[in-house]
Amino acid sequence: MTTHLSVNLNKVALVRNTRHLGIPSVTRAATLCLQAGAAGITVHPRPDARHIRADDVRELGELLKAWPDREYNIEGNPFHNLMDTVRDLLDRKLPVHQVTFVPDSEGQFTSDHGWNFPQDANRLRPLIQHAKAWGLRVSLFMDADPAAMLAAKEVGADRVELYTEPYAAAWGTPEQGAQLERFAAAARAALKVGLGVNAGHDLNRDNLAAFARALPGLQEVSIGHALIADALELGYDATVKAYLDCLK
Ligand SMILES: CC(=O)[C@@H](O)[C@H](O)COP(=O)(O)O
Ligand SMILES: NCC(=O)COP(=O)(O)O
Repeated sequence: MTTHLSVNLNKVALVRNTRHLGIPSVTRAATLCLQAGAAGITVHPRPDARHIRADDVRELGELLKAWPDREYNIEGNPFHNLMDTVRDLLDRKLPVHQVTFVPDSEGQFTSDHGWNFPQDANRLRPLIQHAKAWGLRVSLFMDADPAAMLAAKEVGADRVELYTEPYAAAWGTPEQGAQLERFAAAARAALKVGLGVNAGHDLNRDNLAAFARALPGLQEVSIGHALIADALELGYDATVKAYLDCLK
């Protein structure tokens, strides 16, 4: 099966926000990534708007109207700004396909853990139902713990996004094989209970191919930081194509 590549554009916005000139353009970056074959665009607008801003979310929604075969994935904490952000897009009849709920605190440096069950179950359930009633696929950002997958399914999620930083950090160390097996076991557990499997965080051109080969049923990877860093050196077209080659 093909694993879809969704390009996270947070870091393009981060550079853009250091001047008032509108460059580099987030929508231009999205266009180049889609033209190069990316299956979708991901953004993770944070409450402090340090990178992706409300205008970016809307402008990318406008852009994706012209790409009906590609997906828009919006990540964030549903107890902060995520639900309002998504509601605004839907009110404007702009496309959103997937929301990924991430348990970050406000102002968090970057995402570094998944949801906790059973602690988070009761407060998550109504928000998951809400997003599904809007017609959206709901993915939960989760640590690679096979035992937690059933709880993610029972709370109503469609997919999990496995938090891959521990795998990325182990890349090239003696722990690499054990981490890969841990993620494969989590993916198997997710598939067994009927969840789809996404993954992301610190995936890059070195660690992606082995990950995609080892994980059964991996539907989507969302990649931002390393891909945008590569694009600074190689350009968007060559970079997106290099990541797609890792997924072949
Ligand atoms: C959930 C996840 O892993 C990504 O969305 C990542 O957190 C990107 O966020 P930053 O670009 O703000 O680090
Ligand atoms: N969900 C992960 C994501 O969108 C990008 O994470 P990263 O590649 O910026 O670490």
